[in-house]
Amino acid sequence: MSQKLNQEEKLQNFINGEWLQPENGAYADVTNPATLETLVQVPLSGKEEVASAVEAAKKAQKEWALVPAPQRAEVLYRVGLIMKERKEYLSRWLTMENGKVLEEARGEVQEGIDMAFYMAGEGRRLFGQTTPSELKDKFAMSVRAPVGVVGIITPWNFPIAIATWKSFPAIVAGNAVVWKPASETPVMAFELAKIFEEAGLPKGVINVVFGSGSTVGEAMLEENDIRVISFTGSNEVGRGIASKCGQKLKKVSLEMGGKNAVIVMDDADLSLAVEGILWSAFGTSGQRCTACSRVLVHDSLKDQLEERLMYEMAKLTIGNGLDESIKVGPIINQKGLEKIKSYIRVGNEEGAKLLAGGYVLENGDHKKGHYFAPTLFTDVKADMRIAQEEIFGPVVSLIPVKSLEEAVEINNGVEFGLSSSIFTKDINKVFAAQRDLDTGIVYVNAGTTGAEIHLPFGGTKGTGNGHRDSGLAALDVFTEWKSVYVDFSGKLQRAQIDVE
Ligand SMILES: NC(=O)C1=CN([C@@H]2O[C@H](COP(=O)(O)OP(=O)(O)OC[C@H]3O[C@@H](n4cnc5c(N)ncnc54)[C@H](OP(=O)(O)O)[C@@H]3O)[C@@H](O)[C@H]2O)C=CC1
Ligand SMILES: O=C(O)CCCC(=O)O
Repeated sequence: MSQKLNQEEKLQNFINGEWLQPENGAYADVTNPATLETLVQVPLSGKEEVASAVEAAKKAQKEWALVPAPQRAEVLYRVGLIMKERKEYLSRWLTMENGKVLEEARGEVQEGIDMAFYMAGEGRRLFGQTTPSELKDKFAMSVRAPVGVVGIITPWNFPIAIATWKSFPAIVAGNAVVWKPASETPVMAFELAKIFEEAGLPKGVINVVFGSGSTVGEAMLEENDIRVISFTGSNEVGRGIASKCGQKLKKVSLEMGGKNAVIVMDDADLSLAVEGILWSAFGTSGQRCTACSRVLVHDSLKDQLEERLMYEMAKLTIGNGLDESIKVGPIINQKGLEKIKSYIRVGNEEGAKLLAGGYVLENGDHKKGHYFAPTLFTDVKADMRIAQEEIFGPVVSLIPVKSLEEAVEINNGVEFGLSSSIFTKDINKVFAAQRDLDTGIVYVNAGTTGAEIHLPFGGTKGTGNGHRDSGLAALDVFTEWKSVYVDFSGKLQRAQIDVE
């Protein structure tokens, strides 16, 4: 496969199977966070493009829903094959537009490939239920029906994986999609739209409209024909979307923030725990909603764990993720960097002890990108802001605990409930923890990140609103249950009349 990256000067919207410039002719630069170079330009579309995309989707969906599900699935299967063939190309572009290191970018693209094959399999199932009727000569069943046109709004931190978690189940279930990708990372959306086109998805089944959240995103919420909005992003934006969708009685699926904890019990394999913490705290420079942001360590291991973490953190190489030797890439933009810096000030003011990092890397090779040193606070109290609020950067806080019960209480004592983890060799503690940790995802002897596509992804409390991406649960977002009764008695039977 050619390693040559075909940089496009200007990306185009993909509406009704056509590649279109924005009507207003407006574009914004897309910047590589590792170098601050301009990569491409992205359209700043307006409401008109959203209206055209919805119109196209509405028309296409009627036909698409009539295509037998196994045939819809075949298109997704071809999408998976093309993604696989293009994995290296996509991964390099992902690193360039998002900053995550190549190894992680490859993992993210692989997740999209896995999702394509997984959901292609669902096209041969999409099971409903049959249920014995109360009445004689009557058949009762429920089937999954597509909802129609769905809107998906995705974030910059997983620009291809999260898009596949949402669009693939929507498409296999017979919906048509209007997708607004994050403005920071449009290249993955552009490339995925090209792949859909090459895989033979009929025109209008997926439509990609580039533009700002406040224009394109808001316009999608206003469109009556979009019946579902599936959103991943910040808590603030998600809450606004929920209330607008509530007004219009649109179904909305929200995946938002996290304040995830790794619990290290006194019997833990410490080397494994250190590895798990490093990966989940500093992978993607901590810009994962599942990132490990708190470590709840048993008193007896606290000193050792601090020492081991500092030793390993000092070895982390920071820089442009296209270089295979780099382990930690840049922060997405200046705003992200400022947010992280503000939390370092907060931590210091709150009296936490800064053991490592805590600064922006401004010298030498790093001077052009947005880089922040992996940071470790210790002696953190559970109620400090650095232990309560999402930082979205490479900052981790150590909180000493005396027991599993205390660790569970601290884990659960935050606004969010996405992911948690426990390192222990005690099977009783494993089962107690998985029951008591109030998060949508629980890891045992692994860090807090690394979700796979065959299980539901999402969280409790402030992380979301009860819906899930990925796994079979994703189909619940994009389908309605339709109950069908077939009466073959030849007479009018009424269930609500006492018929013995
Ligand atoms: N729980 C989960 O599954 C995950 C949660 N996240 C969370 O996402 C956040 C980081 O992502 P980030 O992209 O900054 O989040 P944002 O909420 O700012 O943006 C997410 C998406 O929403 C769009 N958007 C912004 N404003 C509006 C609006 N008013 N109406 C409709 N759409 C809008 C954005 O567009 P634009 O880019 O144009 O602003 C982007 O496409 C973190 O807080 C993180 O925790 C991230 C990944 C996974
Ligand atoms: O954290 C995220 O933003 C999505 C990735 C999920 C994972 O790594 O488990």
